[in-house]
Amino acid sequence: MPKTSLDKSKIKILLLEGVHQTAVDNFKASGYTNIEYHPKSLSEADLLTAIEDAYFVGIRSRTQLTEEVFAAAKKLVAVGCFCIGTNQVELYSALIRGIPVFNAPYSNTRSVAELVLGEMIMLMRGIPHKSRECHKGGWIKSAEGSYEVRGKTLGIVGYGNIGSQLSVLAEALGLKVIYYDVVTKLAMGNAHQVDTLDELLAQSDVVSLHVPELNSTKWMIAAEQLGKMKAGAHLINASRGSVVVIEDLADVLKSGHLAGAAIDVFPVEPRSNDDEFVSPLRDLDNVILTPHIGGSTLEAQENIGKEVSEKLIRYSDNGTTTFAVNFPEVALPAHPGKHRLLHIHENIPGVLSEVNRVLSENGINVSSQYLQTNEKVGYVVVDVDREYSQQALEALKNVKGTVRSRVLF
Ligand SMILES: NC(=O)C1=CN([C@@H]2O[C@H](COP(=O)(O)OP(=O)(O)OC[C@H]3O[C@@H](n4cnc5c(N)ncnc54)[C@H](O)[C@@H]3O)[C@@H](O)[C@H]2O)C=CC1
Ligand SMILES: O=C(O)CCC(=O)C(=O)O
Repeated sequence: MPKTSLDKSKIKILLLEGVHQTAVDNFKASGYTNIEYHPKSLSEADLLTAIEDAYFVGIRSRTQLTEEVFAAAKKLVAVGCFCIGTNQVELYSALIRGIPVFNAPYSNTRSVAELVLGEMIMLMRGIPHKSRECHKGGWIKSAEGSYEVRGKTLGIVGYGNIGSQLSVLAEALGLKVIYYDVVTKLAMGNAHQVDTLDELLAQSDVVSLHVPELNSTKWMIAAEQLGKMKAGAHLINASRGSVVVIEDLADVLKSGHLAGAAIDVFPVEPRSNDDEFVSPLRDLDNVILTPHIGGSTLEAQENIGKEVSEKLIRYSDNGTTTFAVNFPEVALPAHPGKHRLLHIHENIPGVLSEVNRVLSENGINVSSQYLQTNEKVGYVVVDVDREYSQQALEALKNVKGTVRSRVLF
């Protein structure tokens, strides 16, 4: 089992929001036994305390890792987002402290696509309203306002991993698919990319949103865009709550311009299952409301647990940063018979030559070296003979621009 500079049993792993047991099992199997597990998110104050002595933290979408949290997390080595979105993490605050952030970009995509597909059918048949009436003892046996999805147009905004899977599934049901994306994307099947969001809004019977939370996607669907949708169309949002102005959506649903909506994500979401969900969409009959569970299937959570814990363990044991979302990516081989120095530094001119000068002046023989940089940070990895590693580590810590460094035995 690979050794880190610190005894693995002392490396605290903080896991929040009930990440799947597969993550716990993986850490334990790799020798990381100091695991603090919380089935829910923590309050801000509790988070600040719990993260103080944590080396790794695993979160889902609720926990906000802000500048203040990073400032308190003096020992933090890496972050694992057990989900796709990383908008809940101040990625820059992590980067400048030399903390890579990992996520699971694929594992729950199918779950989201399946949910959206089901919702689309439910909305086109007016099921939310009919079901509610049945629960109250009513009986609306009527075809009025009910349609097959076959032959209708689905407009997908954001044709990435989720949007493109949804496209394939929807075509199998006989829908015509169009999509809008800021990047030119290869169409799946017979789908067709349109040039503007307005074009998509004007043509679609159902619009489904699958963009990440970015400055450019914030409130991108407001009264103006909703007004451009076809009368009687439906809106589905399982992306992020910041993409849709929820009050504007409530207005167009009340006015009858849109026939229905299915919303999984909200501008403000309850911190825990015990808190009240407040939304202007509550009590609207033609709306399916779900508590941010697009990716919450047992299959997805199990896979995410494995995927993200493996990325964290690999970084801890071997230094590999492949697929980090904010950090220079370095894929490293095993280092049998050598000790490995990891040096994270500000990306300023001359650091690499200074690293090599220091190693050379200390008589340290380098057997291999790897480097990647991004606009802010450089990550250099040096494999050296065992007897020199502590001496080399001390020397490297003094190099100007050093953010942090560690050694793997
Ligand atoms: N409801 C839930 O439980 C879940 C929600 N999500 C959300 O779904 C989002 C999308 O996931 P993926 O498809 O995996 O992401 P992705 O990164 O594969 O795809 C996003 C697509 O959006 C496009 N895009 C970016 N800005 C755009 C803009 N202004 N207009 C149009 N297109 C734009 C990108 O070019 C890309 O093709 C995630 O970022 C996450 O926030 C993801 C998983 C579960
Ligand atoms: O399951 C979660 O906690 C969040 C899912 C999500 O929104 C994501 O993967 O980005």
